[in-house]
Amino acid sequence: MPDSRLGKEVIASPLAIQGLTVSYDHRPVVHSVDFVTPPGSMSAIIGPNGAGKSTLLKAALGITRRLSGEVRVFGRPLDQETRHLAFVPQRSSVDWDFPARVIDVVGMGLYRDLRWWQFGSRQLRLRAMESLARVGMEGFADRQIGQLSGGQQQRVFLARALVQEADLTILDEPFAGVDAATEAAIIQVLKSLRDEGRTLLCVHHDLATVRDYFDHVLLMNVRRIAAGSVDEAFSEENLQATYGGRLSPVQLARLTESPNGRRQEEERRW
Ligand SMILES: Nc1ncnc2c1ncn2[C@@H]1O[C@H](COP(=O)(O)OP(=O)(O)OP(=O)(O)O)[C@@H](O)[C@H]1O
Repeated sequence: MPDSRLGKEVIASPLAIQGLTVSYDHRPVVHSVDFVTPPGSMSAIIGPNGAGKSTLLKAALGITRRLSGEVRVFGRPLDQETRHLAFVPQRSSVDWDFPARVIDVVGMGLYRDLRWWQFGSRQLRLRAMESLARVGMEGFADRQIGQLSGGQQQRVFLARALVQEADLTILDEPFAGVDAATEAAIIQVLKSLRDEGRTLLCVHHDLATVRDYFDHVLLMNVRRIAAGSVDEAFSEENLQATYGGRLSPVQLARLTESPNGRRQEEERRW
């Protein structure tokens, strides 16, 4: 049962992070960060290199130890709610030389829900194949994972998350090192999950696509700078504060102008 003392926003939220602090070698790399993802939203965590984005995710998922703070998944402590949660790690953090076939990696997404006698069953293979088809990788099912390109590896990891049918999927830089076609394919799958009412949270680096891809955003640099809807929080002022004044006025204006403003400007030039 969710704790009745919690606020309504925290209970309803797929992921509610409160006062999260993580230290490495006595140095806080994430300091007292609050963030609440609205249900059915697609949120980005943005900030410069070393801002603590991956650490925040790993601490929220219990992979890295937190010094203080609270994490609730659908209003419950993390260890009680992992069935609703899927995680796609950074591709570079995975040992791709590990001898495993694509179909096995995708099937691993289901192991938590299965009894031992169901491992290797036809039904499991069917579900894994459906997820692979959704990311255009059904032709690679029996390939060793070490023999895939970077973009193909990323799609396989997304298929592994899809097979779990999680209500909350957390992805650490899903577009890192993939080509434009793969990025378009991945974003299409993520948006279709959001349209089904599921919640997605991504660490994201490309500021130019934040407005197109996401509806909510957390801007952080060790501390939380701002969070909220992209329209409100993704502002020149907040970006300047997050990136320490390293973005030029032209970059800032381009990034933060609304699509309507851009259209009007293009029409004016014509
Ligand atoms: N295991 C670790 N031990 C010590 N320091 C670490 C460890 N992992 C990360 N750090 C440090 O913590 C800080 C935050 O790292 P983190 O990877 O969370 O940042 P990030 O915002 O995800 O960066 P990037 O955009 O470069 O991926 C960095 O200064 C990093 O050097």
